[in-house]
Amino acid sequence: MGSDEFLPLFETRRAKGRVLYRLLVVSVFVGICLIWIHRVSHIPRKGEDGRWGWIGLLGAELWFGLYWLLTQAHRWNPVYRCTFKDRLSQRHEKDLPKVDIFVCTADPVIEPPVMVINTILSVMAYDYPPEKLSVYLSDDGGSDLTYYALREASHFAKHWLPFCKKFKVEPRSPAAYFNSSDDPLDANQSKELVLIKKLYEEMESRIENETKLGRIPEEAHSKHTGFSQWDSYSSQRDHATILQIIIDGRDTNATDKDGFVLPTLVYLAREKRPQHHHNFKAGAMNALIRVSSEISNAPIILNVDCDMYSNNSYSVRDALCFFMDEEKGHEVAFVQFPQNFKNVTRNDLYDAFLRVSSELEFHGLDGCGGPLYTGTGCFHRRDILCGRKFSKEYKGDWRSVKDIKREESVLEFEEKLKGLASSTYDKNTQWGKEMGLLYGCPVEDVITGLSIQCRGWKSVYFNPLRNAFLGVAPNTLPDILVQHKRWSEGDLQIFFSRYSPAWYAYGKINLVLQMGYSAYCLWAPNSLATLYYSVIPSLYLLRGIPLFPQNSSPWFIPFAYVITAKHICGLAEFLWCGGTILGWWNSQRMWLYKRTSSYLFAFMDTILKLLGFAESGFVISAKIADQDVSQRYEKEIMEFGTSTPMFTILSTLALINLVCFVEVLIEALMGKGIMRVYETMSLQFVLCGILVLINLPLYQALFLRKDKGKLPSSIAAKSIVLALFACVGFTLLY
Ligand SMILES: O=c1ccn([C@@H]2O[C@H](COP(=O)(O)OP(=O)(O)O[C@H]3O[C@H](CO)[C@@H](O)[C@H](O)[C@H]3O)[C@@H](O)[C@H]2O)c(=O)[nH]1
Ligand SMILES: [Mn+2]
Repeated sequence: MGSDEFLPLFETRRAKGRVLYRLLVVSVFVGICLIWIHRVSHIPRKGEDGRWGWIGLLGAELWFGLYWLLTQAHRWNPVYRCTFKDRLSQRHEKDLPKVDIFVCTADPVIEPPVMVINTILSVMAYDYPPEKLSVYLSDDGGSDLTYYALREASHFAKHWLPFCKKFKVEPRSPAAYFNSSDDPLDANQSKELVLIKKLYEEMESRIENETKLGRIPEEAHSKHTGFSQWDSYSSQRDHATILQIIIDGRDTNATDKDGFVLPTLVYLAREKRPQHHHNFKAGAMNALIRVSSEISNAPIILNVDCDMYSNNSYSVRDALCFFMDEEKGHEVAFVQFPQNFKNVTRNDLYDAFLRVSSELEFHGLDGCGGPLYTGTGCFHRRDILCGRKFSKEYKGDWRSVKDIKREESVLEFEEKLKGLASSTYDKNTQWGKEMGLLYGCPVEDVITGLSIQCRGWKSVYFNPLRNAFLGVAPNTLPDILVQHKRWSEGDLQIFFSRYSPAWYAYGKINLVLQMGYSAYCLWAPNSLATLYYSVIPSLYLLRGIPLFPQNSSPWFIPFAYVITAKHICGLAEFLWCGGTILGWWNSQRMWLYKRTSSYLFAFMDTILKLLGFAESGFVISAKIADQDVSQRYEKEIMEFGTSTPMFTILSTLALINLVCFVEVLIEALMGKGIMRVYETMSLQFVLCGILVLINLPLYQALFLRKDKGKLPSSIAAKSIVLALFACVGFTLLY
């Protein structure tokens, strides 16, 4: 203690040198206004060619312009944070708060137990007093295989944790550590490494064998307790609560091989019954909040998905620097770390990294009230997550949290707690409404974070140099499109929900943050304007009707300027965030594909849901892939493979543009002359040409590829018919 008592535990810096950027934004906005003016003042008269096409473009451009404003507002003022962990330990090492870590898994096939336990081991091994850590696994798959793996992990932890501490290894997911080619080791460490690696591989092969067999051998039943809980189990969707305190923090015998205490480890599969809605991950998290409140009741909760291991053993301490800061800590409800991915290839074919979001946009949101809660890699205060409203007097009262007394045996205790995870526990209660994670939305995380911020709290975005968490991003096109459908659908539901960032949040959070939330929540409606823009101008091109100003007109300038400036700025941002040029090009393709498929379906489903015709689900993202799929992924070849209506739309659009482009090119070369097309319709022609260029991988997948990742021939047939129908129909009927 002493003189540094009042030094802050974290620091916030505003980004410098934004002048150029701001000038650019203002100039682009002027350009957009000029485009609007031109559109409104030049609408073709009744009976003139192109009237409806023109009016539609006016609508699309109005939307794009306004939406662009939403996306720019928070970019104005990004902030960057840094923490002082040494001050934290000087001042608080003795009274560090307890931390509960919640890991969610939902299906032993999609989310292999070996992956799950690597995540578990990585968080058990945090650089933090183990008696203060408790790790909970929620298994919505209710799988004895996952349970078996967790049991195995608890034994392996006795060797792994001391190894990590002794050699300060990073990362602390064993699989990731053994795969990383880190610095050369000293003799002692390499000797121990060989031993621990062998232990790990033996465990891994036991678990994988069991997984392959699909059942637990008799021998394991006798070795580990708890399997009897599966005796009454009938299916993933129909079983009683299964709860096991695998490592009990109070048990003085529960130590690692060097005699040090281990973190508490708990397995929970909440009760599932087909007649009750289980509310997906939100339901799982709330069951964990309740159960953990009786076991460890830590004031801080970390939530990680099972596909995202801790890559930085200091993250708990980083997060605490925000919560425990004497001056500003009491305002902070949650600390969100970026979602980074370890399986993304160099040019990020599917733009899965969401680079610009995590390196720029979230810093911007942090500058005006705090980032969204994105479901994983996020530290919460328990009482705020459970509904506490903001008050200036609030102080994090972790030091007063008393140990829970427990008289009964572990077995009796577990029995007592099971009721907290029953499938009817939260019916007609405030759970899912005011308490815990909110129900009824496929992006439970974003809506929960928003509701917390609307209660007056702030959040913090912390993006450390060494990534805090590394996860698995979907690695096929259908997977990523389905994931984005879930996200955009959930986000749009938020927009129309009682927590809408547009009206409910008004006056409760910063206006810029309101705009930022709205930009995310309005992903889905973008589909309409994008669809229009990517089809109609091309079809009009086919008919020779211009919809944009001629080159010689002064109105040409704002169009050319806005398009160029916006894209150059986008490219610069992308590169600045660590991407490559090809990566940017790929992200442009994904921009188009997501908008014309995922967002379109999300939009339609949201409307159906609002009208009461549909229920939204939660399709769990794939975490593993066949070998040849993975090989193509490594080579950055687009993976289509399956037949989905999304692909019919994508390839129809691509073919319409191809037909229009080729047709106009032929006409220009043979008939009218290139100069005429150039003079009257250059923008339209360039637009169509870029659409063709960006779709090159799709044409390949339609016509040239032979591998399993190509577009199925049924899709090819359907889309050829549809595209011809559209082109011929438009030329004849217009
Ligand atoms: O009924 C369910 C469904 C899912 N999960 C878990 O939820 C997590 C996220 O599921 P995943 O399929 O990996 O979806 P992602 O799109 O990768 O997840 C992002 O988006 C979700 C909201 O749509 C958030 O919940 C996640 O935290 C966020 O990482 C996983 O750990 C699942 O095990 C459950 O526990 N129960
Ligand atoms: Mn995931």
